[in-house]
Order: sequence, then C-alpha cells, then structure tokens
Amino acid sequence: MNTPIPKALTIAGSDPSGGAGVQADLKTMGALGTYGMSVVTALTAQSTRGVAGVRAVPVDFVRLQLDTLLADITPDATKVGMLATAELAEAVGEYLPDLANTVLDPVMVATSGDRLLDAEAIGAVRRLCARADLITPNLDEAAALLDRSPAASTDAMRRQAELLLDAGARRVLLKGGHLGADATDVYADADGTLLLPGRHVDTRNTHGTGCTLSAAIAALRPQRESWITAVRDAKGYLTGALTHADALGVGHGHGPVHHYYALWPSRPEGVGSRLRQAGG
Ligand SMILES: Nc1ncnc2c1ncn2[C@@H]1O[C@H](COP(=O)(O)OP(=O)(O)OP(=O)(O)O)[C@@H](O)[C@H]1O
Ligand SMILES: Cc1ncc(COP(=O)(O)O)c(N)n1
Repeated sequence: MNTPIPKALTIAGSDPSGGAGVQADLKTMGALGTYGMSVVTALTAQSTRGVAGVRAVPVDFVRLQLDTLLADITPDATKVGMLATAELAEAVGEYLPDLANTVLDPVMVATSGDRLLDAEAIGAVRRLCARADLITPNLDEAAALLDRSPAASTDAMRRQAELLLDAGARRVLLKGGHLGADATDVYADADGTLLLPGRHVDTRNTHGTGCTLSAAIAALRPQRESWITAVRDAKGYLTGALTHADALGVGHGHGPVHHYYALWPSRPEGVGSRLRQAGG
C-alpha cells in the first residue's frame, strides 16, 4: 500500500517575485515532500526591492476559496501568513478550530520595511494567536503582540515567549534572526522554553525567510512525531536554503532563499537532462 502524501494549505498573500508569501510556501512544501495548496488573502505588487502596493482580497471571496477547498480536501496542516486587514484576520480565525496542525506567522512588516498588516488589525491577530497550534513571530511582531519593546537578548526572548503563552498561545517559536549574528530562536510550550541555536549565514538574500520557515514547519509536522522535531528540521531546511541563496542570485534587492537547494544539482540544466533521460 502506498503511504499517502501529506497535504498542507497556506492561507497567505501573493508575492510576484516568488520569494515570500504563497509562492515561497508552495515551493517549500513541494521541496519537503508535502502537497501544497493555497488560499490567497491579498495581492502585493512586490519585488526583491520592496512593496509597491497591496490589495486585500474581498473577505467573502476568501471565505469562498476556503469553503470550496475544504469541502473537498482536508489538509494535514495549515499555515497562515499575511492577513492584511482585521476583517480577514477575523474571518480566517473562524476556520482555525476545525483545521489540524495550524501554524500562524503573524506577518506585519516585510523585510523591506513595508506594512503588510493594517495597524488597527493587530488586535484581531492577537485574538488569532490563541487559536493556532503554533505562532512564529519575529522580534518586532512579538513586541507588537505584547505591546512592549522588542527583546534585545536571548533571555528577553525567553521571557517574551513565556508572556505570549500566558496571553493564550499554545506554542511559540520566537525568531531571533534580527538579533545580533547568531540566528538563535526560542521555542516555548507548556513543557518549558528551549533555545534553538542556528548557524548564521552571511547573505543579504533573506527575503521570505519567515514565510519559508513557517511553511516548512507546516509541511513537516505531518511527517514528524512532535512539534519540536518539525521546528528543528524546518530550521535546518531554512539554513540550507539561506546558504545557497547567493548561488540563486535572483533580483537586485534582498533576493529569495534557494528553496530547491537539495533537489537541484548545482546547475539547473542538470534537471533538464534528468527529465530527458526519464522521458527516454
Ligand atoms: N542570516 C541568517 N542566517 C541564518 N538564519 C537566519 C538568518 N536570518 C534569519 N535567520 C533565521 O530565519 C528565520 C526567520 O527569522 P527572522 O527573525 O528573520 O524572521 P522574519 O523577520 O519573520 O523573517 P524576514 O526577515 O524574512 O521578515 C529564523 O529561524 C532565523 O533564526
Ligand atoms: C505576500 C507576502 N507575505 C509575507 C511577506 C513577508 O516576508 P518577508 O518579511 O520575509 O519579506 C512578504 N514580503 N510578502
């Protein structure tokens, strides 16, 4: 009997440059052996240089996408990214209790500094945090959720992760990519807090790292025994994708990470020749 392939859903915004948002999530899921599906919440006009505009998808059409998809297919895991408005955050929140293995990346601002969530929508995203199985804020997002200043040390990160649990989150991965040069994250759940040290990669091509990490956790959770093993392996995948980002070399700003680093040979023509061999 064949083992079924896990299926993961991303509910997120579109990034035409392919490095963040739905596009990054689907690449990540595919690279990690999970079938990816997507419900788009917002369109962005965006490149590796920044965001030129945002249009939220009408709430009733996001609901129609979800209702139509979920009547047919049950995802094994779901990742939620950019929600753009309070109305969208509230609508998506109604679906979370019925979905398995939910990961919420409370996206607020892009790497380029552009806003991806209305300022008045933070309250709605705060309420959503209690409905997800895992939340993955960066330092600024954790600070905004807690209405405090961003953590400036790993000890302060531990405290803020615990405060997010106190506020109702079930599990927290507080990302420290913007703290110093060691890429250490903090994981917290009812059993305690853990430091997750990472190898820091010296690259400016970090567009979409947060999206890629949360999508990788959703892709791996159905394939792993526990949340913490899925989180550790997802971080390992992201470190590999960052390590190969400069070789990919896409765009003139903060380029994307290399989602397919483990699948493609060093040059893409290699893939073509393998396909020709496969086709006889
Ligand atoms: N240069 C780097 N080298 C290795 N890991 C990194 C680097 N930058 C970020 N990370 C890791 O990437 C993940 C995302 O972290 P970060 O704090 O940058 O989140 P984010 O702000 O949501 O992402 P982004 O910077 O894309 O907006 C974390 O696991 C972090 O440790
Ligand atoms: C559609 C969309 N969603 C999320 C992000 C955040 O990603 P990052 O902060 O890594 O640029 C983004 N830039 N675009």
